[in-house]
Amino acid sequence: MAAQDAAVDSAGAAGRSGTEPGAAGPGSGNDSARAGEIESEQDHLDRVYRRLEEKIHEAEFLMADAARRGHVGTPGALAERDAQVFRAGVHLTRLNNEFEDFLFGRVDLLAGKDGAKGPDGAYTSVEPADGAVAPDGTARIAETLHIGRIGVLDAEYAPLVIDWRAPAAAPFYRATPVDPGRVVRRRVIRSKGRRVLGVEDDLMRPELTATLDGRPLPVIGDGALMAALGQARGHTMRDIVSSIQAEQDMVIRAPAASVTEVSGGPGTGKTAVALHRAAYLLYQDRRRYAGGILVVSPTPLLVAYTEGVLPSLGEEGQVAIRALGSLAEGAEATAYDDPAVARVKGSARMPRLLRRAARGALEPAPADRGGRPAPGQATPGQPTPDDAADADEAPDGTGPRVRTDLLRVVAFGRRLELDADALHHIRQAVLGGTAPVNLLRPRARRLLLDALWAQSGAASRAGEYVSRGDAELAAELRSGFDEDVSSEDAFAAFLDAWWPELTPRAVLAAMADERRLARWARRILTPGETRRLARSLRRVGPDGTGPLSVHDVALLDELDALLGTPPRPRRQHRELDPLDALTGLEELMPQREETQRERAERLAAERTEYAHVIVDEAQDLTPMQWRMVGRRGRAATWTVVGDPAQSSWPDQEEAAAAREEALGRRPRRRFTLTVNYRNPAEIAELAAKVLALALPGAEAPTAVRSTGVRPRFRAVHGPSDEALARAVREETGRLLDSVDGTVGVVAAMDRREQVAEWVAGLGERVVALGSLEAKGLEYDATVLVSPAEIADASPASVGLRVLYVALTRATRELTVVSTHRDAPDEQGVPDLLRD
Ligand SMILES: Nc1ncnc2c1ncn2[C@@H]1O[C@H](COP(=O)(O)OP(=O)(O)OP(=O)(O)O)[C@@H](O)[C@H]1O
Repeated sequence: MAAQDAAVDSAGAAGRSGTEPGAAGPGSGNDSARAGEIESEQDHLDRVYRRLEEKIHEAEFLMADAARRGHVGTPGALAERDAQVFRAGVHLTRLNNEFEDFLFGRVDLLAGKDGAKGPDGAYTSVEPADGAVAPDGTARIAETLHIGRIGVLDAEYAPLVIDWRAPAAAPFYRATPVDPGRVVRRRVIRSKGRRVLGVEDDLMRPELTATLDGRPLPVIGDGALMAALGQARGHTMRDIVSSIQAEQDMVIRAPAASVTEVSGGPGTGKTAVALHRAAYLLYQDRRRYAGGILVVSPTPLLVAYTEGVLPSLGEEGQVAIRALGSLAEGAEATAYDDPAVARVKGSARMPRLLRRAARGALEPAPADRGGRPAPGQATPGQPTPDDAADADEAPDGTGPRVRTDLLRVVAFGRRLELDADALHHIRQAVLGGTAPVNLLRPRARRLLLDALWAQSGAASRAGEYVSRGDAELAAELRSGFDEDVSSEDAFAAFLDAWWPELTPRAVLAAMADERRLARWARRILTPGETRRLARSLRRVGPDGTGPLSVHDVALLDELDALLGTPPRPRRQHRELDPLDALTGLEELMPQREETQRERAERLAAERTEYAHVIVDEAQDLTPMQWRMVGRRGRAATWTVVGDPAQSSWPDQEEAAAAREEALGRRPRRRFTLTVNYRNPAEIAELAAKVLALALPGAEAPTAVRSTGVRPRFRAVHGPSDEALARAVREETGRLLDSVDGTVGVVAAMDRREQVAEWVAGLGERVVALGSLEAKGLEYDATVLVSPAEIADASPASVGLRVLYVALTRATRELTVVSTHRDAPDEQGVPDLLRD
């Protein structure tokens, strides 16, 4: 695939050989050349700032002018005022937001083949014009473009800065020494505020002697990618907008239609690419993506880690980043079930079971048969004093209870009854279809009335009216009967108890009753699975308000779909400004009590379906989670990124089938990322040993750099945790001294609290976490606590994949602390990590 070839060639700044001093001018060692280049970029940045200031003044003038017009009272003037304020407001916010550090790139180009101007006023052709390079290998730079977070035009509409997402910016990302197109030199500019701090160049055509304005083209630094990768890591991810590589750019700019699938090993930039793609799509077609972009992330830790990337690219509000445990309304789950329970809860067998449970939970729990509704069901209404015989006190004295095995009402002066048998048949008849259970309540009510009507004697009278040709009178008689029955409190109370409005949490709570669950799970789960599931669901408590696990959330969401929500009157969010109503601009205007950003975020939070769905770490979604995510993108286009080698779901086939179902028949476009930008070769090499065990034959990505620092091993002998604690703390301290950024201490899930205590007090740069939480994160250095323990915590093949994830988190240094379980050799290298 072309995308892959190009990327491998660009990775590792393959063109660096040409950047040696003398290749095309002064090299990285030349301080005065560097200072001269910084100065020339400073001149450009100054021009850009002057232009931005002019634009801000324009925007402020527009705002003030619009406010003045507000005093003119005609509706037309008011509408115009609103439109102006809106436009100026958007403009000002954008400018202010992106005022800092937004110019980051530059390309120096040969003359282009067709010489046509592109949408940004730049030459778009990627092929050099014939004759752009003289036979003696000399060439003249014909055009220089600056790239930034937003586009800025000068007063004559010539581009001072090109938006990184614009087609004209593509050569900045796509050029490689193997396929340079027109690009001779690519430069990354580092600036803070208004000051240019540095430049890093990559020479794409080292074979040329290129000149700019008659002088040799200088090449400064050791390459932008290496400079970016060498930086210390903080607690949040940085954008990679200034150093996106060619193979990544192909994914970011892939057409939005259908499904874009991206696979690649650890550290290949899948998460970074997915987030930049969201920004790119919004830039390309803001109207289309006004429907919102959802980014699904495996853990809240990864959400927190990546949350800043889109705002740094100038995009927020339109994009919702959600952890799997927070995808269903109101849920904020962070707890993990043990692997055996998680396997049941995530399984593709659950929808059948849940369907039975959603219907079965209508019946009261066995202990309450004939009595109060099951826990979590809607509170019954109050029966009339006449029905006192049918409404005794509930055993716990919480109020009168309503029988659900007998319906007794008085209508047209006659006592009518439906017994348990009749009620059972009615319920079965109502439940016959596939409609959501809560939406069937009106039908249940209708069938109850039909059955009572049939008993009432009035039915035969109505029949006579019909045969006499007076259908209207018959209909009146029937509606009179219905009103008579419905107005009885006893009937309403019965309906509430017999067909309560169920909540997903109430059904989960009902499933915690092992006997009921066993009935619903017959021929779906084994008795052992049923027992484990019921026991785990007890945590949600009888009223369903207890803590949820991450896997419970997909069950809740499925139940929500099975139960449905009856329509309710809409609540108003805020008082509408009468002017808003008049102009219809209330959807666009920044509100007084709610900023535009807050509003966009609120809308994103309320949204249940999205225009584009991005799934990060897709290899980890269980079948139930795929169903949950699928419901949010039924009409969406998708970007799905993942790495099968990092999957923590045991049944890959089952998950693949669920994924296919969620993505439907949409056409696919597949990409593979092949270069590891995170781990140095020394760490990647160690991780590759585990990959070979976890997924024999799988190819590890190529590490882009090497640090010369080999992983360190330390073995702790003896079973006591004390020595282990001491070793982990000491090694963490050592790494803190060695790196400037963060240190992650990764252990098996059930050790994470303990490990957090061991490293407590070492400072904010240290994070202790469980192996499953390490997904997608990275640290300058990591301490890995007992590889064998991490691997053994999950079923065989999954355990090795989880270990592979844990091993690939460090950008600089890795220390492995092993115990006797790891069977370390004399050098302390654990069995699992030996050749
Ligand atoms: N083109 C690039 N320029 C600079 N840094 C990059 C580039 N591509 C990736 N990186 C950095 O490499 C690291 C790994 O990226 P990212 O987390 O997106 O990889 P990933 O494929 O999602 O990894 P994993 O599968 O382990 O979650 C990040 O620090 C990211 O910023």
